[in-house]
Amino acid sequence: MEAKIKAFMDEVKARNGHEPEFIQAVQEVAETVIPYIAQHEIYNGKNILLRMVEPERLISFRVAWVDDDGEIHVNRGYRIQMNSAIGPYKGGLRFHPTVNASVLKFLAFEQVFKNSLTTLPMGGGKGGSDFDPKGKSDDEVMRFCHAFMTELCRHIGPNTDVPAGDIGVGAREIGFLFGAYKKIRNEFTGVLTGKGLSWGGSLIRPEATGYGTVYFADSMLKTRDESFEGKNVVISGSGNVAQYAAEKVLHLGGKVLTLSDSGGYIYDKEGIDEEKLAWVMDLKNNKRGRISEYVDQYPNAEYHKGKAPWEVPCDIALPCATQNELNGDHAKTLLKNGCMCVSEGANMPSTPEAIHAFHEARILFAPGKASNAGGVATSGLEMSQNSLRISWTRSEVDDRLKGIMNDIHNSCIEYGKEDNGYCNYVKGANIAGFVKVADAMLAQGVI
Ligand SMILES: NC(=O)C1=CN([C@@H]2O[C@H](COP(=O)(O)OP(=O)(O)OC[C@H]3O[C@@H](n4cnc5c(N)ncnc54)[C@H](OP(=O)(O)O)[C@@H]3O)[C@@H](O)[C@H]2O)C=CC1
Ligand SMILES: O=C(O)CCC(=O)C(=O)O
Repeated sequence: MEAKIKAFMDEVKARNGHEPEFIQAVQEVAETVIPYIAQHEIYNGKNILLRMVEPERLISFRVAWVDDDGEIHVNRGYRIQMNSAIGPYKGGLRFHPTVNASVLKFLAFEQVFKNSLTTLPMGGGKGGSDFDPKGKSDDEVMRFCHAFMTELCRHIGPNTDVPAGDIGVGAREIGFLFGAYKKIRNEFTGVLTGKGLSWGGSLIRPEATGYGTVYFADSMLKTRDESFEGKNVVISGSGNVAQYAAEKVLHLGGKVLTLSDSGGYIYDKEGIDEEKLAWVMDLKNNKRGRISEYVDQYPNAEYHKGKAPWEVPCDIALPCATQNELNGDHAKTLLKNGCMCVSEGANMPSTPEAIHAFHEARILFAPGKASNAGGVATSGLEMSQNSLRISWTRSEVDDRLKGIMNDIHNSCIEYGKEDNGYCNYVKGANIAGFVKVADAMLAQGVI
């Protein structure tokens, strides 16, 4: 089996060798899915995984825009349309200086499996730009978004490809992008998700990724007769996913000890309660400030510059910032301090060494493609509401989200439970996600 996996990866590396994040994401899937393919005659000899690692379409384009001083800037825009076997391409847009084809291909590839797991009919895609919204005025962000959509609008549509937010793309950016699409195409359609409530958005979409990550962790904890009640929880990031993960932890009786951004982390041993979290939301979403400012407001807390929060002893860790933010050494520290559960809110935040350490220690570990799928699932619910031209209530959407996260958990158990009773959620998510897409590809023939 190892030789088969190696031969497959050699072929992938020959084509994509200069794309480390993409290779990392494919390797993880290959290790779990290739043995499954070998045991299942219908998938054998069809090169399905080889077809799945090649984007159906990779669009790259110039985005020229003018700053407040009249200076012209040029950024690169992308949309990776990875796989449409089970529905229109669906996945977020990331605006961050580190964006390149490798990062977006890893995200688009993972999105295919994640969207398949949601039980909804969505293919996988991802896009974005190396544009950095940090430090830009609202007008500059608007001009950039309008310029970006001027090209992107040719490639997307409510039945073709439906983007949403990701790092650096929140409610403000989705508004500007939607405005440009509507103006250029002269149509009001559900072409983006994460929209404002008064113009086609869904209740619970802002909360969904963070809430879903905690719902998934709660399902895992239940398998060991555990819960969030009274648990110490360490969270990284302080953006959309981290904020609502923290909120749901508080609803379930846990204590949130940390939040972070790319500058460092804050540790509040008294706990970040609802009032403090509301202050962080205002700091991050309105004032667009830095998490270090927390200690000015709450002087009993500590700020650890340039560090990640995994050194703080905890029961549960929720990485909610970015890829590869939790490495093998961090994992060892978490385990040494008694951490029993890691649920990924971010995409691929744990390195392969960290995942290996979690599996060796047999703790509960959920990969992002399963545990953070609540965001895109609720985007799918936004698409359904747009098609029906109705809006569901908060509790209707939240109940559906809970149901979907529970279904994903069950799928992971079905495909990931090992003979010794341990559930390998990575294996479960990869195989369950693969089967649905592979069956659709088989039915549609070689195209
Ligand atoms: N939004 C969604 O619905 C979904 C998001 N995700 C994933 O969740 C993660 C967070 O996304 P989201 O909350 O939406 O994004 P936001 O832009 O709202 O927040 C990102 C957070 O991560 C921090 N961060 C970014 N890069 C780094 C870095 N290199 N090192 C340390 N911290 C960093 C940011 O800090 P700073 O401000 O300093 O950059 C910020 O606190 C991403 O991996 C995303 O792909 C997954 C599923 C859905
Ligand atoms: O809601 C969406 O369509 C995108 C969510 C996303 O980008 C993700 O799941 O990583």
